[in-house]
Amino acid sequence: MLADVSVTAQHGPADVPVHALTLDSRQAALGFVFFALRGAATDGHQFIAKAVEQGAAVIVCEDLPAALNPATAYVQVPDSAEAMAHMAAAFYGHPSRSLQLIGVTGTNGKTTCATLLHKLLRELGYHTGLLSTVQNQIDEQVIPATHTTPDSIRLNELLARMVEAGCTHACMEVSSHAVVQHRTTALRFAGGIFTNLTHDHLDYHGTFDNYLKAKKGFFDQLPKTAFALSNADDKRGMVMLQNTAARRETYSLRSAATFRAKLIENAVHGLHLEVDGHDTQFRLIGVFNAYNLLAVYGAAVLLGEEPLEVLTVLSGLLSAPGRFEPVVSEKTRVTGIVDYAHTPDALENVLQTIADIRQPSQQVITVVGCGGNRDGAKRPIMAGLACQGSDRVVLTSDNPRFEDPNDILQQMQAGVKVQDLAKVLTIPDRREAIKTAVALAGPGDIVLVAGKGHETYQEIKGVKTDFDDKKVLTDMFDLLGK
Ligand SMILES: CC(=O)N[C@H]1[C@@H](OP(=O)(O)OP(=O)(O)OC[C@H]2O[C@@H](n3ccc(=O)[nH]c3=O)[C@H](O)[C@@H]2O)O[C@H](CO)[C@@H](O)[C@@H]1O[C@H](C)C(=O)N[C@@H](C)C(=O)N[C@H](CCC(=O)O)C(=O)O
Ligand SMILES: Nc1ncnc2c1ncn2[C@@H]1O[C@H](COP(=O)(O)OP(=O)(O)OP(=O)(O)O)[C@@H](O)[C@H]1O
Ligand SMILES: N[C@H](CCC[C@H](N)C(=O)O)C(=O)O
Ligand SMILES: [Mg+2]
Repeated sequence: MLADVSVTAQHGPADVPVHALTLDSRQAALGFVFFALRGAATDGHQFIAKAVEQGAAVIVCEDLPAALNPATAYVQVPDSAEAMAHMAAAFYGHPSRSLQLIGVTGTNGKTTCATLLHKLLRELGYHTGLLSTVQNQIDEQVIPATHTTPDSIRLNELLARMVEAGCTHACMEVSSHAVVQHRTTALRFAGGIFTNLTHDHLDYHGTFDNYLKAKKGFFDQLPKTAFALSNADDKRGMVMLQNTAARRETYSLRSAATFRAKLIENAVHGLHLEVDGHDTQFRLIGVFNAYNLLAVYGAAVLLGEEPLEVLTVLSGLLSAPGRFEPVVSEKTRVTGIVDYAHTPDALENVLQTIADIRQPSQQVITVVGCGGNRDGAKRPIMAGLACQGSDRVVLTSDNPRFEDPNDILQQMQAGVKVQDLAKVLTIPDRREAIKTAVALAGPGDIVLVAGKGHETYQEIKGVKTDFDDKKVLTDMFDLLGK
């Protein structure tokens, strides 16, 4: 298991049998390997004695404890997270090497691309796995997801289950947190897709440059057998390809690229594109989805699939749950749109899409909030963008977590221009906010509920209570007779 791991020192018994791995001392038991990781909130090294007491057979750590237990093996390494990634891959038999594993990175569009590629490969007849923000899947079997990219132990375990189930392919999202925390180190990817890079997670990465480096780190680690497929129309698209050993490929709606598409129409019933010369009608809406579709098409072709067959299947696919999902009222035909836009760029794109497809008579009413204990810098920007693209705006809460919702809302309000003040309401209770937006909507109007998408909870002070934007919208249509 220690192959590929750079080891500083080893103490205690060698070749101890182990039957499970954990990064949490609370899970440690007889025969476990416990990895002591330095986290954002605490340091796993503090819990080594606890893990030993509970029977852990091996401790992997960066600093050895002062007193060593003679029956326990200690492996000292320069980076516990990196060692954990290599050991987890080895423990589960390197499942990524038995799969065509495709990773999607970028600020927005990861879930959409990974989910579309999963659906496409399924329809082409392959047993395929999916690891995404919304859910993990082995073919059609759903396994709930807690992270966009799980930690390396869980990740390799899930990939091993996919191999066991006969999967030949797997599609996964690679978050910037995952790259920095070595969650995907030691996986063998067959391909990587880059969607775009805009403002997000600056609370975690500190600077935009560090955020870029994290995303690029994924491409830098791709092997030369893989393809690196990048968005040539994104400002950072070419930088992503600079230091990769993988085959460099691009997609574009605007310039020369390996895969090209021309936007013919972006309408309420879907996108009409010319892809590599083939006229195709898709069910997804919005220019940003033209990029997602083109990226998925390119990846499938690079995997060896037949272009026309790929386009035929893609043309019939619907988007991922909570991504530009319509909820239409029966009586007055108010169109609710539930979308996971929780970054400035995503919100701007979604509002632009609505602007592209709306009739002049339709008002746009946007309900939006920003997450607590997450990047605060995006709060005023998102409120400003909501005002710019909507006739009315209701600012509200989106998972305040451990922050005071009123503080978050005040920071959002700071982004509202004086001339827009009259169109903005602030209602901290999200249900009340959606109710008010629906009440404001006249026949045929559009109510965009942004930020939570597929989420089915509202997280307040560590407690998650049921909350589903789609369900609340439907309930409000019923309640208000819309
Ligand atoms: C900021 C962040 O990424 N946090 C992740 C990180 O936790 P952490 O660094 O805070 O851990 P910590 O609490 O400081 O603890 C350090 C270590 O001590 C251990 N510990 C702690 C207590 C104890 O009693 N015993 C013990 O052993 C912990 O298990 C941990 O290994 O490592 C944990 C284990 O892998 C993750 O579950 C955790 O994700 C938290 C829940 C989280 O919210 N992460 C988000 C920000 C995240 O990862 N998001 C990305 C991107 C989202 C997107 O798509 O935009 C994602 O991939 O999901
Ligand atoms: N290619 C794209 N470019 C810009 N915005 C997009 C793109 N694709 C989707 N979006 C917008 O971003 C939102 C999130 O999309 P998606 O869930 O696919 O992204 P993600 O990268 O997986 O996000 P997360 O980091 O939260 O996992 C969508 O609801 C939509 O508003
Ligand atoms: N994966 C992202 C999703 C944010 C979604 C939004 N609803 C929020 O809670 O901020 C995160 O954890 O930062
Ligand atoms: Mg995602």
